[in-house]
Amino acid sequence: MSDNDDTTPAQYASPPCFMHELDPTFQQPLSDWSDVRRWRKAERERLIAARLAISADTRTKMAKRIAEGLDAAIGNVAGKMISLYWPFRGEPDLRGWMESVNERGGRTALPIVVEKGQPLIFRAYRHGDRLERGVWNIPIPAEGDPVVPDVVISPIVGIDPDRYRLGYGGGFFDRTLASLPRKPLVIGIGYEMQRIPTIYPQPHDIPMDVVVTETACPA
Ligand SMILES: Nc1nc2c(c(=O)[nH]1)N(C=O)[C@@H](CNc1ccc(C(=O)N[C@@H](CCC(=O)O)C(=O)O)cc1)CN2
Ligand SMILES: Nc1ncnc2c1ncn2[C@@H]1O[C@H](COP(=O)(O)OP(=O)(O)OP(=O)(O)O)[C@@H](O)[C@H]1O
Repeated sequence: MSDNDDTTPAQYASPPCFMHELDPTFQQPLSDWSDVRRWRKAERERLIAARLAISADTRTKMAKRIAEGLDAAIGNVAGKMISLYWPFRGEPDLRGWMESVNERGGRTALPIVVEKGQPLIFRAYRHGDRLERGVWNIPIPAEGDPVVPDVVISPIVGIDPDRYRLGYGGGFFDRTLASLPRKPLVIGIGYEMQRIPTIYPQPHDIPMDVVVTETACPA
């Protein structure tokens, strides 16, 4: 049987798909937003479950290191309006540090979901102020005019080497950062285990300026 006998299938040295011969780091990029969205949903679930599997004691120790990293990244907090968050789903609990900012002459705020698909607003909050339940039952300051933060501290679900953040999927921080009247210093907060090779950044994703985890040097 000859190679040019067109009644039989052609013989190849390799199968027609060479993908398996390529370096495993060269993967087909997820180019379709619906694929990226599906991938992000699964990755969020994996990362949140992994975070919740860390003991509360270990999380507390890591939050202390993160608070030190925040001081290093921000410097003097006096006169600054710093937005934080009310921790849930295993996020680092920085409420002690939040109070220390107020004791050092800074001010703090919490984010409020006004409506799905809209930017967050921020209201000043410190320990003792009245809270009420907001969307998803997250506590929010009960009163006060919106404030504009100088520093936005954003809890991450995942983070990639270009400091693109994976959040809970509402797009709230991206919309908020895109809409603020002046650009704040944006700090992503999380644990080292939340670092991932890529989040497949999309045009709407806005990278963090700094990432602070429990390791010593902010990067
Ligand atoms: N502690 C904390 N507070 C925060 C945030 C945060 O990341 N951490 N946010 C930062 O943005 C805002 C709340 N963002 C959230 C976004 C989505 C879901 C959520 O549960 N989403 C649904 C599915 C989302 C959808 O597809 O519509 C879910 O997971 O079941 C919760 C909070 C404001 N407050
Ligand atoms: N500036 C924006 N304008 C309009 N839509 C936006 C904007 N930013 C994000 N979105 C939309 O929000 C949705 C969720 O985005 P994404 O997956 O990036 O959320 P996330 O960053 O994980 O969530 P979150 O910030 O709430 O924690 C997407 O459909 C995205 O198109």
